[in-house]
Amino acid sequence: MNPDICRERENATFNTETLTNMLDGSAEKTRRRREIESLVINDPDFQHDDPNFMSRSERYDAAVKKSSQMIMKLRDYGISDPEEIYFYKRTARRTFHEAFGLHYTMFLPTLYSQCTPEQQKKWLPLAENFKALGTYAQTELGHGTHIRKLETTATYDPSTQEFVLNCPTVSSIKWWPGGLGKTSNHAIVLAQLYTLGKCHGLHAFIVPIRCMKTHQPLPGVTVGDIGPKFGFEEVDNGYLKLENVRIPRENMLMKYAQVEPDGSYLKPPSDKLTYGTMVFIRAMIVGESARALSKSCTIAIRYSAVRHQSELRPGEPEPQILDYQAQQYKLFPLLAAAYAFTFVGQYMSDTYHRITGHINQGDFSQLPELHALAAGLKAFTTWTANAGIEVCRMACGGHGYLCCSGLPDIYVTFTPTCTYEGENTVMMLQTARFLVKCYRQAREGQQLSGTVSYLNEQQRLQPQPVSSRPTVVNINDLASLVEAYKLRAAKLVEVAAKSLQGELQRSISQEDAWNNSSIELVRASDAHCHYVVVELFAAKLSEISDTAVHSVLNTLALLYALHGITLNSGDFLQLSQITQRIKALLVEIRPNAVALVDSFDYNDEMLNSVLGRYDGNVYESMFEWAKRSPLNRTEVRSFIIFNIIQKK
Ligand SMILES: CCCCCCCC/C=C\CCCCCCCC(=O)SCCNC(=O)CCNC(=O)[C@H](O)C(C)(C)COP(=O)(O)OP(=O)(O)OC[C@H]1O[C@@H](n2cnc3c(N)ncnc32)[C@H](O)[C@@H]1OP(=O)(O)O
Ligand SMILES: Cc1cc2nc3c(=O)[nH]c(=O)nc-3n(C[C@H](O)[C@H](O)[C@H](O)COP(=O)(O)OP(=O)(O)OC[C@H]3O[C@@H](n4cnc5c(N)ncnc54)[C@H](O)[C@@H]3O)c2cc1C
Repeated sequence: MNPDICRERENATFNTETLTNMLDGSAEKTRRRREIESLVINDPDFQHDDPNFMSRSERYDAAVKKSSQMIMKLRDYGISDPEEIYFYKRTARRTFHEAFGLHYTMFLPTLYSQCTPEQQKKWLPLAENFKALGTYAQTELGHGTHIRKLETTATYDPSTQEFVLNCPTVSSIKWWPGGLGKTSNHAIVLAQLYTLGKCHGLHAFIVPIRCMKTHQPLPGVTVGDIGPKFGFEEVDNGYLKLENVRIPRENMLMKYAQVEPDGSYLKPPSDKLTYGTMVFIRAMIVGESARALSKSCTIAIRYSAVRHQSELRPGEPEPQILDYQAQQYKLFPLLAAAYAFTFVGQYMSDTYHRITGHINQGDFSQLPELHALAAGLKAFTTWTANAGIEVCRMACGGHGYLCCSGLPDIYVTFTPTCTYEGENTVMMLQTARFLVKCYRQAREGQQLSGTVSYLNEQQRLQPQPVSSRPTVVNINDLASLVEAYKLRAAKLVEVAAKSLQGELQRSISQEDAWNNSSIELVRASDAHCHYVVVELFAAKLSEISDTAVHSVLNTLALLYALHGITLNSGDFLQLSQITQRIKALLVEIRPNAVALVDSFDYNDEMLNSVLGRYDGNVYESMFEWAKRSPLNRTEVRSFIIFNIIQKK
């Protein structure tokens, strides 16, 4: 054992085991988690080669093998509790994703939440036994964010009681779904429902895409892998083109909306229930942010304790790099954020389960708040963690750039969380939509509850606007800092609402007013989420009885809150004039933006990007490029999949 790191542990002021137990929930939960982890760590079947030394195809094959081994072993061990399955899998996966990831995270959860009892009876045994291996096929080449504009259609044919699915254009080809390219034999396809000549918007359908015996694509189905990516190399994110694919009426997920045999349509209680699986994963991603950041901090801080570099005082031995104030300033606020996000992740998971419990009882009243919280906190925590992983990598100097540091893999695996399950800016704007609505309700005298209850105060304090209230902070008192964050959030929600109002007074449309206020709106959401995180961190402290642990977490909570203030000090001053000027400059630059990048004069070969092509033919060239992927040379990539399906 390195003596430096031993000394660090000896000098700690609190018992690490006590804090670990607190993070796990109890000493017993820690024991059980460790027991499950050791099942993987001591299993020779999981001692695979380093994926960094494998080709993409080998990585995919190894991931499929690992996924199928996990299924068998979990069965053998009799592990069925979802949390325990998760502990087992995250230990086996390490930093990477698993080949059947979408089956677990989106296909199964969608079946659980959107099937009727009869549909569950048919599909759950197939899916739970991996006879039906599934994915969630929503995004298309042309649209990921604006899902109302998805182009894939499902047209009901009453004469045969079937839906006919079609991807009528290049831009309507499903693009991105994990496990779609080679692994899945079923997909939950999100498509525009047409019945009796009328479009009823997006609905979910179970579509068989490959033969359950041969794994060959079914008639009318063109399916394949989209090619190498920034990371996620073990996952076969795929494309799917459907041409006159017929599925039985019963394959539409009908828990909420229904199509009768004669084609008549029954509306769901809320048309946003189709989006439920996305809300679930967004809520879960908050905890993933905490894990990616805490892993990165562990690597960077342990390494900083054993790495010696430069001279602090002439003639003395080189210090541990952790002794440099600059190094501490990089890493410790991230460490504080990793703790904060751990607590927020637990809160988000609890809140999701509590509110979906109410939804299952037919009470949809808290759905908007759940959506706003999940969307905002997903964006807030993934942005911070994403940037933080890079800070950790750079804090390790040159060695951080090696794959063996683990940090590049963490980064490339984590960074798409800022994009998938809802692009972060778009998610922040969804939260802003809720906040502005709440602000208006508070102004009308309605009493708000939950995380937005601070907006009630703005009503009580009228006529003095929130923005004119001074921010007086006792920087040593967490409660006072929570108040400062609350006030900042209230201020920025007010600024955003006033910007919208101002734009509307210039008699432009709601939509243009919204677009012209988006900078303020995103800031308002960011401030709201930041307040929620600080508030939850402070609330967690009140539950801790061990004084040494309380003390160290209190220090982290203060650092988190104060560091956040220094990063956003502008919000505590008045910078509105500068913001106005920046906006005017954006408008000025807009007409010249393309010409300005053309002026750099990169030819296509040098740029080497389908997205940055001179001719702008993005979709076609992406499709052409994907077809060249080695994984697409054969329809059935490996017999491993085939065997798994056969064995069930
Ligand atoms: C079992 C174990 C589990 C373990 C878990 C471990 C963790 C896992 C971690 C990692 C592995 C996962 C790997 C995943 C891989 C990635 C998968 C994918 O990426 S799948 C595709 C995702 N695609 C998107 O997210 C599209 C984003 N776009 C949208 O959601 C919509 O288009 C949106 C929200 C941007 C706009 O939707 P509009 O156009 O229908 O809605 P508007 O007109 O803006 O609003 C109408 C009303 O609907 C509400 N609304 C919108 N979305 C809602 C929602 N989801 N729920 C409730 N209300 C919603 C709004 O708040 C608004 O409400 P008002 O009118 O103001 O009252
Ligand atoms: C690794 C990975 C795995 C994925 N897995 C799946 C999967 O399993 N199933 C699936 O269906 N999809 C999947 N996706 C797709 C993913 O969900 C989408 O990429 C994501 O929803 C973002 O949509 P987009 O790509 O259309 O981005 P775009 O919306 O085109 O975003 C581009 C830019 O436009 C901006 N923008 C867009 N709309 C607005 C707006 N209204 N206001 C302001 N700015 C805006 C964004 O902020 C962003 O800066 C995956 C993606 C990745 C990267």
